[in-house]
Amino acid sequence: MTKVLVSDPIDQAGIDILSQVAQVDVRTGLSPEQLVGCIGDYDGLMIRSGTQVTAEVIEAAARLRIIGRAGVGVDNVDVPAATRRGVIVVNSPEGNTIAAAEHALALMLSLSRHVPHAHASTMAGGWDRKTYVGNELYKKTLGVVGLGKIGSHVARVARALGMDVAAYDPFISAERAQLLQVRLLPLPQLFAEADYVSLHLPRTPDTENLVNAALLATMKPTARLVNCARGGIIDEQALADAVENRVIAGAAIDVYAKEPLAADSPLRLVKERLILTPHLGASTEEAQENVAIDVAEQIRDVLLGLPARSAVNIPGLTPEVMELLKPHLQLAETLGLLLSQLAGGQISELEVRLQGEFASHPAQPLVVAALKGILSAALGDSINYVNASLEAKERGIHVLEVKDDASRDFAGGSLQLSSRSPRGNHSVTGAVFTDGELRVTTIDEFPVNVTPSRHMLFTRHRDMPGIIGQLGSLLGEHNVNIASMQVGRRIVRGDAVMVLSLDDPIPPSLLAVIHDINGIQAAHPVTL
Ligand SMILES: NC(=O)c1ccc[n+]([C@@H]2O[C@H](COP(=O)([O-])OP(=O)(O)OC[C@H]3O[C@@H](n4cnc5c(N)ncnc54)[C@H](O)[C@@H]3O)[C@@H](O)[C@H]2O)c1
Ligand SMILES: O=C(O)[C@H](O)COP(=O)(O)O
Repeated sequence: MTKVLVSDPIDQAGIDILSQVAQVDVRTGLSPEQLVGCIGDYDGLMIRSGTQVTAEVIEAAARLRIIGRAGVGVDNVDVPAATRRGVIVVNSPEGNTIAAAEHALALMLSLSRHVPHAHASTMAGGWDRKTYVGNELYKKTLGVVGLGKIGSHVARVARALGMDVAAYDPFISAERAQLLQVRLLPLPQLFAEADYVSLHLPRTPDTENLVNAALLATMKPTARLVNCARGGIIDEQALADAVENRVIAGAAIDVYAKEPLAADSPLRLVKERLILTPHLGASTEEAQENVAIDVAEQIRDVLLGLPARSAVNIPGLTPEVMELLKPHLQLAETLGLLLSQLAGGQISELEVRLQGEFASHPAQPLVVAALKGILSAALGDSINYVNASLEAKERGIHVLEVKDDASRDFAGGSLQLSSRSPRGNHSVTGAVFTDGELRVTTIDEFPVNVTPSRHMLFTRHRDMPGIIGQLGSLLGEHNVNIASMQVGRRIVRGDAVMVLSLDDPIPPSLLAVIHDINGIQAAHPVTL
């Protein structure tokens, strides 16, 4: 008997769909030990953000074929552990977009008119019409951080409310922003100018504590901040201090670094001008029905042997093609990730060139893998093989696919990705060697032969004596260990590229010093 465990509260519409193909056990509030104890009996697991699907749970899940997250964020699922065990993870990327956007807008309005505090005071017997004088949104500037699905809807509604909308999103094209009638601004300017800032970006290593005491101090004392995105993007102690000391006029928070919010959180001590909700962004009847149906249908389909439409960890390909293309897909994704960091975001055009033997492979999965690599810097875990093309289209990335089977550079052929962006054009080529190893073979048309590694540094420089020595010494002084170094040039004493594989990441302060070395034209740290 096929069995599905539902371990968080899910709309009945989802349970009904699952019941078409499986015995459904709804068991909410399981302890981690209880979950580990019972998961071995199940073929499918359906959750929201409450259940922590750790590597230990996945290890114990001998029969598990699919984990369905009735919502967007899969940060409570150990996706790499699931992938390693061949467990498909699916989510519902759009089912709660409107709910989350409307919650952010509700918080903005509640903050402006002191709704919760005025309500509490009236319920306590008061009639205070003086303390709770508010502000209008009309003609105020809203700064949206993260102009994706939710941020775009917030921007549209804010425009309809008569607000001036600016946004910071390094991965959104100018055309898309223009279409939404939104001005793109650098982050510091956005925080300094905005009357309201609303966060709609993912939590990634780059965005952790992005909103800290220093950034809060640059906001207007009349400004208000809303976070319906993810906890951990704001430094909670710094926010509590900023609201308490009137550095800003107020804040409304739905998501927290650690959930449930600790009883002794500094946020709970702020009694005025701060609104807290318990991660309610997706909690509307409509959104819960949408996500339950979306995810239950996918669990049902996978249990019936059909593909899932929003898989987070597998391409929508047959297992046979996947097996055959595995190293080629990995190459395309790695080159994409590398190219996005060389280009610095805002790619408007991508050419994917399959050369020699590569031209005999189906192009589409390689294009999708390249786009997944390019977009993963912006979208983190939410980008997958299923949604990469759509996300690229929505970001205004025009894709060109070229097959050049006459090219004879490597026995197995090669794959070249070239990008156009406002910051210039870049290209990278790579190949899969016979031992299955990936190699980067050109960067910006300069020949190299590099095995991709976690931390790398690429420079463009003049080929002249002393540069390599200076760079090596600088890295040594900053305790950054070099694993390998290569120089590629086309003509002696002309332009050249240098590729360094590093054991440690480059500190941002060091990058500025590297840029100052005489002869270095550009330096790009890359994390793969
Ligand atoms: N509170 C809730 O209940 C709730 C509900 C749904 C979604 N969410 C969260 O809301 C957030 C947005 O969701 P979405 O569906 O709009 O996602 P999305 O992927 O459509 O959009 C995210 C946007 O953030 C941008 N971005 C990435 N890194 C950035 C950075 N460093 N600075 C600025 N922008 C950056 C991306 O380019 C993208 O456009 C996610 O964190 C999601 O988990 C919360
Ligand atoms: O990622 C999401 O979809 C939201 O954060 C909602 O989470 P929830 O399903 O636990 O409400």
